Amino acid sequence: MSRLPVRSSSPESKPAGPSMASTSLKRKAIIEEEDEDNEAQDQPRKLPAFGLGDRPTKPGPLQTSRFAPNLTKTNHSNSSSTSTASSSSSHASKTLTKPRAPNLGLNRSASAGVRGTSAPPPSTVTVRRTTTGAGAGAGVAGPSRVRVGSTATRPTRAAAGTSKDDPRRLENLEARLTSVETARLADSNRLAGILDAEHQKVEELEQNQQALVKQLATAKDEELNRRAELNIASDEIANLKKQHANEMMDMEIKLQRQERMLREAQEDLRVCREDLERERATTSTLKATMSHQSNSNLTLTAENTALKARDEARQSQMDADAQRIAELNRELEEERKKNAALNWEVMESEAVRRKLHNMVQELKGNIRVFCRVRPVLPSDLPETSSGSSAAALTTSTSTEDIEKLQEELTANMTFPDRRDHKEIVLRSSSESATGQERIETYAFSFDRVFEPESTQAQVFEEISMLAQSCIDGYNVCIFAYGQTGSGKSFTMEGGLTETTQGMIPRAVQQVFRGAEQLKAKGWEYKMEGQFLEIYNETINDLLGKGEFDKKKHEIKHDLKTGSTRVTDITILPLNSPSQVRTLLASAQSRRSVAATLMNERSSRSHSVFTLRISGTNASTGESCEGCLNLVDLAGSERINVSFGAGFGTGTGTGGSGSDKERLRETQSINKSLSALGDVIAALGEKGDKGDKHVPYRNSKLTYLLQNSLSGNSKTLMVLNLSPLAGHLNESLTSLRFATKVNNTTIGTAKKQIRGS
Ligand SMILES: Nc1ncnc2c1ncn2[C@@H]1O[C@H](COP(=O)(O)OP(=O)(O)OP(=O)(O)O)[C@@H](O)[C@H]1O
Repeated sequence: MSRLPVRSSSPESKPAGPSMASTSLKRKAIIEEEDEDNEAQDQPRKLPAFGLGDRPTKPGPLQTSRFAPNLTKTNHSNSSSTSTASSSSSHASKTLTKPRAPNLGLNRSASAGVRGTSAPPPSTVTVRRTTTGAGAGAGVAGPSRVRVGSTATRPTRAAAGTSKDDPRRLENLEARLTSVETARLADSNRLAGILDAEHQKVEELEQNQQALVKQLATAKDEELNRRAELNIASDEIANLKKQHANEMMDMEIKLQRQERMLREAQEDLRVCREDLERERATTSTLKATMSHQSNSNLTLTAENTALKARDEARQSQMDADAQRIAELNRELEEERKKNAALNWEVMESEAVRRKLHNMVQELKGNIRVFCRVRPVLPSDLPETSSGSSAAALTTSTSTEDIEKLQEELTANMTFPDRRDHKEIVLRSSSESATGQERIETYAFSFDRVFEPESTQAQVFEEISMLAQSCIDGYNVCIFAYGQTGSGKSFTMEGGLTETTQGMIPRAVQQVFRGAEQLKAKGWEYKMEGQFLEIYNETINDLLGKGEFDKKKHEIKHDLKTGSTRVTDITILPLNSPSQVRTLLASAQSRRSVAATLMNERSSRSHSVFTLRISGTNASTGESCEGCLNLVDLAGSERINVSFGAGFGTGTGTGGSGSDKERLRETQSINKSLSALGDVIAALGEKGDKGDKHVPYRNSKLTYLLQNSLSGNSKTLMVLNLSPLAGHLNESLTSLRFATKVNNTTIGTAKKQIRGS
């Protein structure tokens, strides 16, 4: 910001010293006087009245008055005149710079009749002389003249009053007049001197005035210049003030900002101090830790050195390993190629395996029979005489006694074929008419005979091949045949534990396992299940929710695909083997509910579990459909009709007689089981001759299993036998029935496969 110096030319800012102030005041006074004098000069000049009327305007040289010395002298002689003269002298000396023409009142107009000074006008003097010469009468005659002055009127009255004093008075008057005249002359002289001095002064003053006018003009110019400079300076000052105000505002804002920053900085500082305190605390902790660490570091350094040595050794080992890995990778690649070739071979061999498997099955026969004898159960033991239960008997009786008792109860059954387990021999003793003991031996041979000690797993081992056939696209039918309580349900469904579970859950697991294994060969399988019962020739859905024996289900066969469907039956998709257990449990509970209405329903009806399998192979374009039927037949003891051509005549324990419902049950069971025998017999005959009619439609059971019993299928009958001697006859009947079935050939099974 530029700061210009303030001009000292300003009248306000100019330092006013006493000499300068007095000088300016004098100049001002002079200028005012000059102005007045100028005005006076412009006006008609007032000349001093000399009281002489016709006296010229400019007085001539005046005579020195006898009173003139008194004008310059101090007041020594006459106090009154001296004081007057000294006062006027001192006044004159003081006011010489401002001379003023004495107003004598003697101008032309004044001389006409007005007295301007103490000198009496000449006309008046003349009048007085006239009045004096003319006497009192003349004075009375001119009253106007008498009124001119008081001095004139008084003699008039005196004349009128005292005429003796008139000459003296006249003399006095003349003396007075003379003195007045003298005084007047002295005044005139004095005034003339003063006038001259004044004229000189006026001239000096005029010169001074001109000089002062010039100075004034110069001063005015200067003043104007200074005013202009002042204006510029004031503009600059205004601009500077404005700029200053802006700067001040900026500074204010900056100051506020800096204050804010300062506050923030102070806050930061406080936080930093706190941080610092914390850091100090941390540092001290760290220092302690560091000292500890340095100790550890020394230890670690030593360890590190050792580790480095070990690391180098390992590095060299790793290099060797890397070379080895590279070699192995090469080998692996070669193995992969070999593996791919082997996979191809496996696929080829899988096809061969299927072919061979089927051939084996064919060699074994498309209808095969297994015989399984259940063990003697505690429930088989007779009740004690006191009526206690068999369980009570077992707890109260010794093991030896129990074994002895069991032996007595058990029928004479032997299993001579210890290698292939294909034979069962029953012996019965009877008394002849002569009273001799007659022992009859009945030997039977089947595909496999399972002794009472056989486990579920051993039984399934033989069946699992059929489950595999089902995956390969064959229809498989496994049914359990035997009298009530012989162990059909145990064989098919089994218990709840892993070891006791029956053929149905095991077959499903097998199917899932096989399907999983075949995934690697490009096969994808879909599985679904249904579970129904045939009771009194009526189909009931064991997975449904409707009331038993109410809904009408019909059996439909598709001759093209060889598949069988039951209308309105529940079909559940099966995604895991565990689902089958749930499915069986729900069916069992449903049957139990029905059993409350009618006793022992399960033993009086056929239950059929069907597992449908459909598979596709995306790589080969093949697809196949298989069906696994697991049938738990009703108790066979009610068969009282002949089975086929010469099959055993059952003892017909089922003739429960009076009960109509029981009779109806018995008849329907007999009918269906007889129909099954007839179908199998017909199939056997058809195999020989090829044109035998197969009576599938004679029962719901045979009609349902038509596609699983025909030449395109693989059938397995599990003959369940009771071990009890009391059931020997029933067992023999069953064995004869099973033998007939076993001897039947129903043609060659066909794989239901569709190429793309
Ligand atoms: N192999 C076996 N091992 C142990 N217990 C068995 C065996 N077979 C059957 N049982 C038992 O024998 C009893 C009768 O078996 P199951 O109910 O299976 O006979 P069933 O022929 O199905 O009779 P039903 O025709 O009345 O249904 C059951 O308690 C069962 O647990």
